[in-house]
Amino acid sequence: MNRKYEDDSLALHTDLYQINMAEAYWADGVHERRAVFELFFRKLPFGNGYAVFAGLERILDYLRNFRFSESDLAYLEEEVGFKKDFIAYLRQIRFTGDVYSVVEGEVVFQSEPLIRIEAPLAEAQLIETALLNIVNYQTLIATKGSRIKQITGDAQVMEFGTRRAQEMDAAIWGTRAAAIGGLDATSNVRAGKLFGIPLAGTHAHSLVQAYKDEYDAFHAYAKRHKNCVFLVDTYDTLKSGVPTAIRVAKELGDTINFIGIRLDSGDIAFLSKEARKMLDAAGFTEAKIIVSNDLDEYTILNLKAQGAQVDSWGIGTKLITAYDQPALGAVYKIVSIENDHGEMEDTIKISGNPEKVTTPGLKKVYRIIDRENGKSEGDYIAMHDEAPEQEDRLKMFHPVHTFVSKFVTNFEAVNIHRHVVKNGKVIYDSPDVQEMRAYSKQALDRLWDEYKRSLNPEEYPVDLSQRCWDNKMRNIQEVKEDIQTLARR
Ligand SMILES: Nc1ncnc2c1ncn2[C@@H]1O[C@H](COP(=O)(O)OP(=O)(O)OP(=O)(O)O)[C@@H](O)[C@H]1O
Ligand SMILES: O=P(O)(O)OC[C@H]1O[C@H](OP(=O)(O)OP(=O)(O)O)[C@H](O)[C@@H]1O
Ligand SMILES: O=C(O)c1cccnc1
Repeated sequence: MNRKYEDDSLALHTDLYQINMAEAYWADGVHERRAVFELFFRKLPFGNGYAVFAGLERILDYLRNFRFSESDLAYLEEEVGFKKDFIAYLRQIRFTGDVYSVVEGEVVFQSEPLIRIEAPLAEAQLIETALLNIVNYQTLIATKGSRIKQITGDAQVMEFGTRRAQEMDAAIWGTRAAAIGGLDATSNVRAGKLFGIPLAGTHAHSLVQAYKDEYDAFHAYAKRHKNCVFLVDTYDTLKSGVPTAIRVAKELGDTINFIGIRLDSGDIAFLSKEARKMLDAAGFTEAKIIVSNDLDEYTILNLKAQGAQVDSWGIGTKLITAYDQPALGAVYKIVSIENDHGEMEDTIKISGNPEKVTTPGLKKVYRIIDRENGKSEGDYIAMHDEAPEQEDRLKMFHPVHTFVSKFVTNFEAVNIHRHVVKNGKVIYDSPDVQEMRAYSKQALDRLWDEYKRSLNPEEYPVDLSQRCWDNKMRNIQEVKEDIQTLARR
C-alpha cells in the first residue's frame, strides 16, 4: 500500500494523550524530572489463582529502539498540529531510564508491580500505552496456557490458534506467550522459526476432500511424511476414518511412523474410547489419539471426567483469543516524582474503591519462601530501603482487610524484580522460550495446590509491609488535608 507516511517506528504506538502530556511537561520544564511508574493488574484473569508474566522481551526491544522517526515527526507536525519546537524535542528523545521487571514465565499476582520504570517524566509517560498493550495481551495468554496445562498434566498440548487470533501480531506473540505458559508445541511455523518453539501438526479435511477418499489421501500424505497423524472425521469417524487409518498404517508398516489419529468433531469422549479400542485391537497400542475442536480447560476437564482416551490436545480459538476473558486490565500508575527541590516525593491516586487506591512510593516486591518446604508463603511489598531478608519474623497482613494477618519465620525473602534496563541500556538477555517455560513450571511448583486449582482457588497473599501501609495512610491523609485547605479558600 502506498501510504503518505511510512510505518517505520513504534513510537506512535501510543495514545494521543501521552504525547499531549509530554508536551505539557516539556513546555513547563518538568519533563526531565525523575518519575517512578509501576505496571500491575488488580484482578487475576479467568478466576485463576495466579498469572504467568509474559511480554518482557518485546518491551525491551521496544525500549531499545524507542525513537520518533522522521515520518512520525512529519505526521505529528503536518497532520496533528504539534509545533516545531516540540517536534525538535521529540526528535532527540530516547528512553534513558531504568526498568525493573519480573522475568517471563514468573508466577505473579494481583496488585503487585510487575514492572517498575524509573525515568524522566516525559519518557516514562510516552511508553505507557505500548507497555500495557504488550503485557496485557501476552500475560493473559500465558496465563490461559498455564491454566490449560494444569488440567492436561503431562499430555502434549499444541497451540493451533493462528487462524482465529486477533490478527498476525496476536498470533505470533500469543503463541509465544502460550508456550511460556506451558504449551508444548505450535502449528505456527513462523513462531517456530522466531522463537524456537517446537512445531507440530497433522493435516486438514481439505486433504481428504482433495483426494475424495481417505485411503488415497492418507497414502499421498505418507509418501512425503514419515510421521503420520491421520485426520479421521471427514466422513464417518468410526465406519470410515479410523478403519482407513488402520488399513493404511498396516500397509505402510515400518516405512512410516504411524503416530496416530486426530478427531475434530462429534462426541470426543465416545469417539476417542471407540477409536482406542479399534487401534488396540489392530495392534496399534502405541498410536496416539489427538483431539481438537473448540477446546479449553473446561471441556478438557469434562472430557477427562468422561474417561476420554486422549493423548494430545490441539487448542486454538479459546486460547489465542482468551475467549472467556479478553482483557487482563493491567494499569500503569505513577507512585513517586521529583519535586522542585530535586527530592523524590510520593504520589497517590485516591478512589472510592479501596482496591483502586494506589500504593505510593518506590517499593520492592519480595517472594516469601518457607525455608523448610520451599513453598511461597506470599508476596511482600516493602519500601525500597527496607530489608525483609534480614528480618527473623515478618508480619504479613492483607492490604485491604488488614485484620487478616500472619507472622512468618524461617523464610527467605527473594526480590522478584531484575534490573533489566540501566540508564536506557538493556542489560538483560532474555533466555529462550523453552527456558522460560521451564522456569514457569518451577515457579508453579513452589505454589501450594490451593492456589493452582482452576475453580475457586484460594487467594494468594500479596501484602504490604507496615511501613508501606503507614506511608499509604499518610499520603491519603495529606491529600484529604490538601482538599480541605482548598475547600476553605
Ligand atoms: N463428550 C463431550 N463432552 C463435552 N463436550 C464435548 C464432548 N465432545 C465434544 N465436545 C465439545 O462440544 C463442542 C461441540 O461443538 P460442535 O457441535 O460445533 O461440534 P461438532 O458439530 O461435533 O463439530 P464441527 O461443527 O466442528 O464439525 C466442542 O466444543 C467440543 O469440544
Ligand atoms: O477449534 P480450535 O480450538 O479453534 O482449533 C483449531 C481448529 O482449526 C481447525 O479447524 P478449521 O479451521 O478447519 O475449522 P472447523 O474445524 O471449525 O470447521 C482445526 O480442525 C481445529 O478445529
Ligand atoms: O495441524 C493441525 O492439525 C492443525 C493446525 C491448525 C489448526 N488446526 C489443526
